[in-house]
Amino acid sequence: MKYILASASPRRAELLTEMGLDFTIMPADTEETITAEKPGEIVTCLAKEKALKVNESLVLADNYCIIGADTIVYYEGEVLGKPEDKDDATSMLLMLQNRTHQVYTGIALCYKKNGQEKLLTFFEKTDVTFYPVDRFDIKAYIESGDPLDKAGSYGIQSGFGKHVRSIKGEYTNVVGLPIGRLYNELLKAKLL
Ligand SMILES: Cc1cn([C@H]2C[C@H](O)[C@@H](COP(=O)(O)OP(=O)(O)OP(=O)(O)O)O2)c(=O)[nH]c1=O
Repeated sequence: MKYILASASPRRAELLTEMGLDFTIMPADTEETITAEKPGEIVTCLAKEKALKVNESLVLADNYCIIGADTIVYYEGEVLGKPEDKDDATSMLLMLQNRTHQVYTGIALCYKKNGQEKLLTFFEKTDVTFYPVDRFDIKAYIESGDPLDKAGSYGIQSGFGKHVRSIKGEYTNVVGLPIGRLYNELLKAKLL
């Protein structure tokens, strides 16, 4: 089986390597327009779009599995993607500090095995609670530039982890790829 990661995220590539998979990277160029309402549906739809986009351009005939993923932060009905600018990042972090929010990552596996093409989607949710974080700490973190390419404007693995009071669910789900769930779904679908 040939595995293809339909993502430009270096974190996802690292996590997939950690999972022990040999794979090729083919980032998907999609608009990421939200059409669904529920957070789980939003991330699975966006992950599906990414996997299908790469599938369109693929020349492989059989025995391949494309992995698409999408991550959002969700707080009280509001979907937080990547920030537009520093001000946007500031308001997101001020809103998230001292509270509990959810991180959703959707995965889409678009695969072809024994001549049969299939699509499998699922998502994972992780609750993250932050300690109170003051404006100065938030400003300093934003000035580091780290939040700009991350959903919810923070990296739990890269600078904002020190503000985490508790987490319920898979840690790697917050970083962008829930490798425990992914590994077990691949096993179940006999794709390993
Ligand atoms: C909350 C959180 C998000 N993130 C990242 C994971 C994702 O890379 C990013 C959310 O954006 P995504 O649109 O899910 O992914 P991406 O644009 O980085 O990559 P691609 O679309 O090509 O697959 O935020 C962290 O790295 N750490 C965190 O703690």
